[in-house]
Parts: sequence; C-alpha cells; structure tokens
Amino acid sequence: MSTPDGSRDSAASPDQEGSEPAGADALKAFLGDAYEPMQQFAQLLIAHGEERGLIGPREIPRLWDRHLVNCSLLASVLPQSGRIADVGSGAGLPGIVIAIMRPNARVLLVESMVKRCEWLGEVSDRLGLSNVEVLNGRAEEYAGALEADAVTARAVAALDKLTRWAMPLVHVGGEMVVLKGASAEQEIESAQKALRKFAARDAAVQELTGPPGYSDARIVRATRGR
Ligand SMILES: C[S@@+](CC[C@H](N)C(=O)[O-])C[C@H]1O[C@@H](n2cnc3c(N)ncnc32)[C@H](O)[C@@H]1O
Repeated sequence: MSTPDGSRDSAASPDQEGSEPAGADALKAFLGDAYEPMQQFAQLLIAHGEERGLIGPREIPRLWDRHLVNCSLLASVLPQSGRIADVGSGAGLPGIVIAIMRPNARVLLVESMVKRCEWLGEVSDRLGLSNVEVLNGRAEEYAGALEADAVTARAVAALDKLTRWAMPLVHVGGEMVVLKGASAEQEIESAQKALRKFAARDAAVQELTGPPGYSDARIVRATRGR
C-alpha cells in the first residue's frame, strides 16, 4: 500500500513526531469532529505502520496529504448512515477513515490478510470505533452476502477487476466509489464489460478538492443497476 492510486505527491508535510500536521487549521476546518480521532489514527500509523508492514517509510512524511486527506475526501461523498463496505482496507485506508468520518454508518472492512485484519481490529478498539466490523476474507467470498449501500476501495485492483469484486457487495441502487489516479478515465473504458454486467449507471470520474495546502483526489463512481 505504499504507492496507492488517487493521490499526488506535493503537499503539506506533517510533523513526523506527530504533534500537529502542517496546515492544521485548514485540516480542522475540513475534518471538524473527525480531526481528533484522525490525529490518533495518524499516531498509530506513525508508531506501528512500518514495523507491521502496513506503510513504507517514505509514506510517513506524506501521511496526511497522500493518505488521510486523500481518503477523507472520498469519505466526504459517502452516505451519513447505512452500510459501507471497504474492500482491501490494508492499514485502514480508506476504511478506518470512513468509520471516523461516518460515525452513524456501519463500516465493514473486507480484508484478505489475517495480520491486517488484526491491525484493523486493534485500531478500531483504540479509537473506540464501535461502527466497524472486520471481515477476514476475499471480497469475492462475500458476493451477495453484504447488501451494502456503498462499496469503496483504494489501490486494490484495476477498475475492471475491482468492479467484479466490489459491485456484488452493494445492493441494486447502491454505489461503488473508488479512489483512482490519472488513468481513471482509461480504467472506465477498460471496465465497460464488467460495468455492463451490473448494468452500472453514471460511471464517471469526479475530482474532489482538498483543503488549502492539500492535494485534490480523483474518484470513480458508478451506481449498480442490476
Ligand atoms: C495495496 S494494498 C492497499 C491497502 C489500502 N486500501 C490502501 O490504499 O492503502 C491492497 C490490500 O487489498 C487486500 N486485498 C487484495 N485483494 C483482495 C480481495 N480480493 N479481497 C479483499 N482484500 C483484498 C490486500 O491484502 C491488501 O491489504
């Protein structure tokens, strides 16, 4: 997960000791009540992310811009309540960020690696996130079993494959919302067959503007029609 899609490498760098990230006022205005728990999540990633094989050392200085803000932008377009499934949560990106920003939603973290699931459970406990459920297994194993209102992912697979894994986890009328980078439009083209399989409507790229000093994000959204 050290080089996820969907973010740029400019950015405000956080204080590596973790006191306050750069541009903290803009971040506080953007995140509101989510700022404090996001800080705690950042501290956990800084303290343990590398040793547990969750993030590379190069990611620590850009943790806020490339990871936490990037994922917060995605979370900001999700429903306030209902069920949200995040496929391949890894370190908790974007799954834990979504759980912080959507406290009234039930957030299901579908992750195939046991060690990452253990991490996700520990982080949820430490942050007191009672809205998180960690599901150990591949997304394909949960096809038809979840009926979520929205499904998310970042840096898990190309859109073609991701559509086949993610769409079966949302109900008809629900939405797939995934972070993607510069190739998002091409990925939509390459995923046409998979999107048609679910009669996906309105598949499109959306640009999300970051708070001052932070990068924008690009997402692909599509609504399940069948
Ligand atoms: C490159 S990491 C990205 C992690 C995180 N989403 C991020 O952006 O930092 C991909 C993660 O997806 C998980 N994964 C890959 N295929 C999966 C599948 N079919 N179902 C569930 N998890 C999967 C891997 O175990 C890994 O943790």
